[in-house]
Amino acid sequence: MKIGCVKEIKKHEYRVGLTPASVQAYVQAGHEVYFEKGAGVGSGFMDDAYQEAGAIVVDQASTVWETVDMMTKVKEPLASEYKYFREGLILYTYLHLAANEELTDELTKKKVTGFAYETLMDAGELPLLKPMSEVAGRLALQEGAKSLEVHSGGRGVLLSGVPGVQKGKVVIIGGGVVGTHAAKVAVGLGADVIILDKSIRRLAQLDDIFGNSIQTLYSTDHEIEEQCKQADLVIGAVLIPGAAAPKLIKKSYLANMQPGSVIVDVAVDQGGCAESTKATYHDDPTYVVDGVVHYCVGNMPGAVPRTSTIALTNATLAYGLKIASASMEELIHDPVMVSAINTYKGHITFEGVATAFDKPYKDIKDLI
Ligand SMILES: NC(=O)C1=CN([C@@H]2O[C@H](COP(=O)(O)OP(=O)(O)OC[C@H]3O[C@@H](n4cnc5c(N)ncnc54)[C@H](O)[C@@H]3O)[C@@H](O)[C@H]2O)C=CC1
Ligand SMILES: CC(=O)C(=O)O
Repeated sequence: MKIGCVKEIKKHEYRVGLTPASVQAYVQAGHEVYFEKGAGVGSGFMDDAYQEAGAIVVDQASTVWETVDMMTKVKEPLASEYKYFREGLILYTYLHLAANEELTDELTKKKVTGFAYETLMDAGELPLLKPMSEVAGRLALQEGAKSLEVHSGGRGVLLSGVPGVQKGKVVIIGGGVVGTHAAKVAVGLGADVIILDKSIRRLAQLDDIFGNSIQTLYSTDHEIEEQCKQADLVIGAVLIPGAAAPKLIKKSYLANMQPGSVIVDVAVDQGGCAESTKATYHDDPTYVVDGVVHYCVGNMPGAVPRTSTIALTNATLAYGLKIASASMEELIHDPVMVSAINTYKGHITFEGVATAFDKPYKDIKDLI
């Protein structure tokens, strides 16, 4: 199969879908890899390393798009890339369709087979979301702490406190991968940390992991509102896989939050878990609503592309090789691979996406 990889064109996105090591693995498995010149530079991987690994390095993204059977990326294609969509093209990337009706329509209209990293479920985990959630969770603390500084519009609180002065209070809504990694850094900094989750099982696991260094709370509207009132930093880290994020932080809560407190809504890629969330970019990541600073960057790991590209491609390679080497009929009989297929033959084949837009859902097994 012809596999492609192009430079990411989302603002300030420096990750890349393939490293030289992953190119080598595809080539060894008998595939041809077409790689856009310079696409790896932002992550510290030069063209000659891709060439040595066996890639065919070409000047234009359009050549890659037009040549390949399967495109491996990091972020969702942008509008200027829709012209390359065609029937049967396999797209293997983050898609976050439940937050993007336009892209969903383009993929179905052009009959693209859309494999979404973020919905691939294996042994009860989301292995292609996990590495970037680990990065984003840790970054959420870093960015939140920065946003709390007074010149960023924050209330001027140092999360660790100093002797004789109260520590900052970090409230994490959603105790999955992002929440856990945010908590690790917050605890390390010495902040007061509260994690809310609606899964009692998960709360018990967090209690086992962190012991007395955090407080776990069951997530209800009432508890979220109360905790937001006292927080210096709120981190939105909830997920219902493949579906639009629930709006847990109501706009009405903001007026009762401390002026200059900060919300880092990591769940922005699924539409965000605050009603006041709108997506931002690394070059201008924050805005203020009712005195509360909002940080809502949809590609946070893009800020640390070297770490992120390696972590992401470590996870995507094995499943990518499977997609490239198996027939669609074989993939459709593999429940792990089916969990990633969001669009196929002009239909939405992931229920959470269909529900988000009140559009018809088709069980992929009916499309064989
Ligand atoms: N902005 C960015 O750059 C990035 C965003 N993300 C996003 O971060 C979000 C979280 O991802 P993960 O931690 O990997 O997901 P996860 O599935 O590991 O954790 C989500 C947690 O949210 C909990 N949850 C669901 N509904 C809840 C509610 N009503 N109240 C409290 N908790 C609730 C679940 O029980 C689960 O523990 C996702 O939307 C993901 O796409 C991930 C990486 C990068
Ligand atoms: C998860 C995701 O969308 C990202 O890493 O950018």
